[in-house]
Amino acid sequence: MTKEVYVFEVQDLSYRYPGQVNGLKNVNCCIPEGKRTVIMGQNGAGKSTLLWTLTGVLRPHQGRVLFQEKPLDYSKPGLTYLRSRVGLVMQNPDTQVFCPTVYQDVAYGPTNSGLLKHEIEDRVKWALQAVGASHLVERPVPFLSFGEKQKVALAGVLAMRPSVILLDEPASGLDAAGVESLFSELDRLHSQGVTLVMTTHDIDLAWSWADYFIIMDRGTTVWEGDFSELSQDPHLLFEFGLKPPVVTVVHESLLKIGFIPPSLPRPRHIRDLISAIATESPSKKVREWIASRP
Ligand SMILES: Nc1ncnc2c1ncn2[C@@H]1O[C@H](COP(=O)(O)OP(=O)(O)OP(=O)(O)O)[C@@H](O)[C@H]1O
Repeated sequence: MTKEVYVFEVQDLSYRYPGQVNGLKNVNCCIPEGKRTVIMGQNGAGKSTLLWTLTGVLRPHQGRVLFQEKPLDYSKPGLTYLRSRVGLVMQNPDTQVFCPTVYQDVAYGPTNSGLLKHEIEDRVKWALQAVGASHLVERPVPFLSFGEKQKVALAGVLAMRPSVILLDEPASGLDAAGVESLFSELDRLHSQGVTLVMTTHDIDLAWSWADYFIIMDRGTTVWEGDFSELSQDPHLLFEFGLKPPVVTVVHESLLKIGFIPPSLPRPRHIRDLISAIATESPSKKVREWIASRP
């Protein structure tokens, strides 16, 4: 068995906002390299605060963060190095996209890294294409829609070619087509070895996408493990105020009434469940009915 490699290790980390509000309290967790990790939890659980401590934006009052096995270096060169490797796409693009035009905004990071003009142009072109936003290149930032700003924020992060991308609720302001194109781009990055970390409230989305799960509750981590572990007992999500994904609820109901055999693994998507019913249901009538549907 190969040993898991972690890009980040968070050790007994606590952070207090001004006014003694606990953002994080005794957090311990690991982010596996090359995987798709989701951080889940109710409002105010500390998900965004955790991402900010991973990128060194917030400095913990207690504990530490290891990046590639070394404690974070909060000096200017240390943070510059970290941010050339780790990109953060914030929940609200208005706090991230601030240059007058889209081109200037996406070029901001590469320009500050001292790249040559033609390299910057190539990066901007590539990054905007990757998020399906090439047509926005000359547009003034203040007139972009929320979803367009989100795409530009992601392009700005991609233009730095980071090996780790942290995304804070990336699907929250996007329409269905936007979500689909975002996730096909994330899957492409994942297949190239980029480590992806996303916060979300959307358990259905998380279930269909993630390899690794971190659950937070009231400022601390309460569970972490990979998909195979969580899929053995999705009901444990109730313990943390979350609900199991719809696909597992439907799957369990169909098992109970004998629509599908118990040997089938837990599906990640409704489409997996439907194709399992179409081929594996003990009832010929059910199989024929599914097969007759468009
Ligand atoms: N700038 C701030 N000043 C004071 N308290 C803050 C600040 N930002 C966050 N907090 C508090 O820290 C705690 C964790 O907040 P955080 O935004 O990390 O949670 P979250 O899990 O990302 O929530 P959500 O799902 O609603 O985005 C909350 O109690 C929040 O009120």
